[in-house]
Amino acid sequence: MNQLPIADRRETLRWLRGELRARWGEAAGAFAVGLLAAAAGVTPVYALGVLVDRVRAGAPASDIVGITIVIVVAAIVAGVTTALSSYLIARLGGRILAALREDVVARAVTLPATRLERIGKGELMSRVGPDVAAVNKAVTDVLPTMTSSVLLAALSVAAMAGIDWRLGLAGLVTAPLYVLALRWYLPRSGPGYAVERAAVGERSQLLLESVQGLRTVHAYRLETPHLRGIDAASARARDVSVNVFSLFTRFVGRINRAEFAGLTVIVVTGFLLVRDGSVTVGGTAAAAVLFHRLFNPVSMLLYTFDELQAGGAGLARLVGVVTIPDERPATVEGQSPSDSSLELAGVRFGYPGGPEVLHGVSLRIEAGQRVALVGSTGAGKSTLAAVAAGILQPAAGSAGVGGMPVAHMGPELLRSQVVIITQETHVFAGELIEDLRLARPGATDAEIDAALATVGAADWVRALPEGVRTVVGEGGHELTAARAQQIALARLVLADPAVAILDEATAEAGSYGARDLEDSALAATAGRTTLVVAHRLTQARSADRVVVLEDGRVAEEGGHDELLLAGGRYAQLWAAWESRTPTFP
Ligand SMILES: Nc1ncnc2c1ncn2[C@@H]1O[C@H](COP(=O)(O)OP(=O)(O)OP(=O)(O)O)[C@@H](O)[C@H]1O
Repeated sequence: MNQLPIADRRETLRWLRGELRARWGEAAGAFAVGLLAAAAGVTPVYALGVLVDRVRAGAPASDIVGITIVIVVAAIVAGVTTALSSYLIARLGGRILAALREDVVARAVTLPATRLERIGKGELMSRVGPDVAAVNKAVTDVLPTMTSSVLLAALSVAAMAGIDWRLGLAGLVTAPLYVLALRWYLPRSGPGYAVERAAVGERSQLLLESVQGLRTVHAYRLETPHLRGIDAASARARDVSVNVFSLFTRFVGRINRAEFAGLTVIVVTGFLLVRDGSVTVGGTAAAAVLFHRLFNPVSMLLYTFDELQAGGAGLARLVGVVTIPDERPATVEGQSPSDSSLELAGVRFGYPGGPEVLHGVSLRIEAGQRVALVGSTGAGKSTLAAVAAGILQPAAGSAGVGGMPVAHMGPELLRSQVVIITQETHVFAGELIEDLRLARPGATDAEIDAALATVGAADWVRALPEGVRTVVGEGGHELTAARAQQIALARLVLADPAVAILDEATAEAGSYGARDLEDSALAATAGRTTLVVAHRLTQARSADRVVVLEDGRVAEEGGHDELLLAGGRYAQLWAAWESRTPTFP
């Protein structure tokens, strides 16, 4: 499956119900205020009907003043509560969406590495980008209007039925006409908008290409064909836009017809009811005004329906991610690593759809030992490191710490046992100290300072504008690759795992920086069982043991000197390395 899943309607609704239940107080509050707003909105019209009857009956002026006061107060209450209910609904929706977005990211980063890779960054980014934007628009713009329109419509029809049940029924006559109009419009508008977007996109693309390739256009005298192309694309975009707009006006026409039919039915029903004496003139007038007042909110509701649909589709895509079952193992009860030795036994692994990369690799590192993994490019070193760290699950064989397979460790235990540092050390945007605390959330300032000192970063960190409080990463103080590596090593010290795996942790920097980093890496891993993927063979020389991996198999194993003497693959790699780097070490 190369895509993240999309939840179906039932799943999405179930999720939404769960969220609303979890925030039921807030949801009930927003609903109650909305209901009050709708009631306050209906009251003036109802009062107007009473006013008509009183005036017709020649009531004294004092009567009229009383009703006028009711109308004014109700209008003010309606204004205030409508604004408040919109705010409350948008806030509730915004909070749910924010939590959902966090859940999506949290769930996505815990997906198995191979699956994430297959899915691709673009797919994930589209979920947290455009999908969230679509839901956000629906939540902040559409949902408050929609809720107040629906409540107002419901209460208006109830009020009409309260005047006389036949008037209520007459008010409902339009409902199927609205539904028909929507069912006509929606299947046409979606594809229509898509074609419009594509045509506009094509026009922009052509314009951009012509501007970017201006020199080429001039050089080959391509002005006329290019202008013709832009003309044609513009004409297409214009025609499509006109089509889409005329579709919309036809939709509006259908809505107007529904309104006309509804109002006619109400007035005729009212006339008949007044004639037979069951309803007063004021009652009929109130029913007609109540209905007429719904034109605007109901039209808004219908016009924004496709945005609501887009929001719903976005929501289904987000819920699809959070409801992916968490397949990470839970810690097997009663098991715990007996020591900090690392053992890989008969590990076989191939990336999905590709050939086998590791063909049964076995390797044991005693507690506290340091082993360097060397080999040519593509031998499988990084893959083996990722298997050892529990990031990749082997097809056969196992990786374990202190006799306990990493596959039996839950995320918490695994994090306390094995930490891997790869070349892609990301510095998260924010204060440096927060970046470090990712490794140990409760770390004190003193512990942070000690970790920085261990990796030799204390001096340059102190010299930053705000020390450890300096904002680093994107938009902040940019750290060099070597410094980012040192921060990663300081995080390793804070995480304090039994086993450290360094994959090319020092390969980034130039020779002299690399030597400093090697010292940092040695200090950070002192006392830990360590597996180093050594691209710089000086790292191999300082290790207790060297393992040479070739084509996914262990080719040689032993101490640096011993392997040099043996004159095998390692001796070749070492000779090549020395001839390449005459100035270092
Ligand atoms: N994410 C991936 N998806 C598919 N194939 C991969 C992936 N990563 C590595 N490979 C393939 O697996 C094989 C082993 O790669 P690996 O990166 O483990 O080797 P390496 O010894 O670490 O190489 P290098 O020294 O260049 O980092 C290579 O053939 C590589 O093309």
